[in-house]
Amino acid sequence: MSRPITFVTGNQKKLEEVVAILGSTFPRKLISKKLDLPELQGEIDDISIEKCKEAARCIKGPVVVEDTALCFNAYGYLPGPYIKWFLSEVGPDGLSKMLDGFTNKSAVAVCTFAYHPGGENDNVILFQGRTEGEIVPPRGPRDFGWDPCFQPVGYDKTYAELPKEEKNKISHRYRALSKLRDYFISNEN
Ligand SMILES: O=P(O)(O)OP(=O)(O)OP(=O)(O)OC[C@H]1O[C@@H](n2cnc3c(O)ncnc32)[C@H](O)[C@@H]1O
Ligand SMILES: [Mg+2]
Repeated sequence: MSRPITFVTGNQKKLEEVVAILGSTFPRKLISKKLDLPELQGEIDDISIEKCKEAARCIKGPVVVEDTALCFNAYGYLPGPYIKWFLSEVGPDGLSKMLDGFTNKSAVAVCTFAYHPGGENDNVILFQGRTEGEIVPPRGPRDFGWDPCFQPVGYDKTYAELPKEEKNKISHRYRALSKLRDYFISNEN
């Protein structure tokens, strides 16, 4: 029997979505550990790889971490992986105001899961999901990050206004998790 995989995150809302999306369809036992890992600056993939190696060092076993970026096309893909700090300083209202004066309000939400099997010589494997959308003045509940100001393409509701089950069928996180699940179904059973 393979060892359980620890999902290391400091974000309860992420964890709730991961549990809701994977349900009982994930072939390995997944447990979670609340830990706010340090995050390197740089490209999305490198941030996820380093965050995952750090998690594997802390847990001393198989781990999964996730990093979420919100990229504004008018800003050459920034704030990207730095969205957490922008959000905590200016909130969803400020994020939408950042695009006042720009006609291009398009953005992409990028979710990157990183898996480390836990062995000393193991490499990190990445699984990425993207959802295109538009940054709008905030609408809907404010209980998860930038959800109120992200409206996915083809919808007239923001992530925050959509029922959870709807968001979880089209989200950046859902798309990344589908790849992660497929990997485990075909490689580890
Ligand atoms: O411990 P970790 O897993 O790193 O959790 P975190 O909260 O630090 O998360 P990130 O480093 O990935 O930073 C992403 C930021 O975007 C927010 N966020 C992540 N996923 C989101 C989603 O689906 N909808 C809205 N906001 C989201 C999250 O609250 C952070 O402020
Ligand atoms: Mg983080």
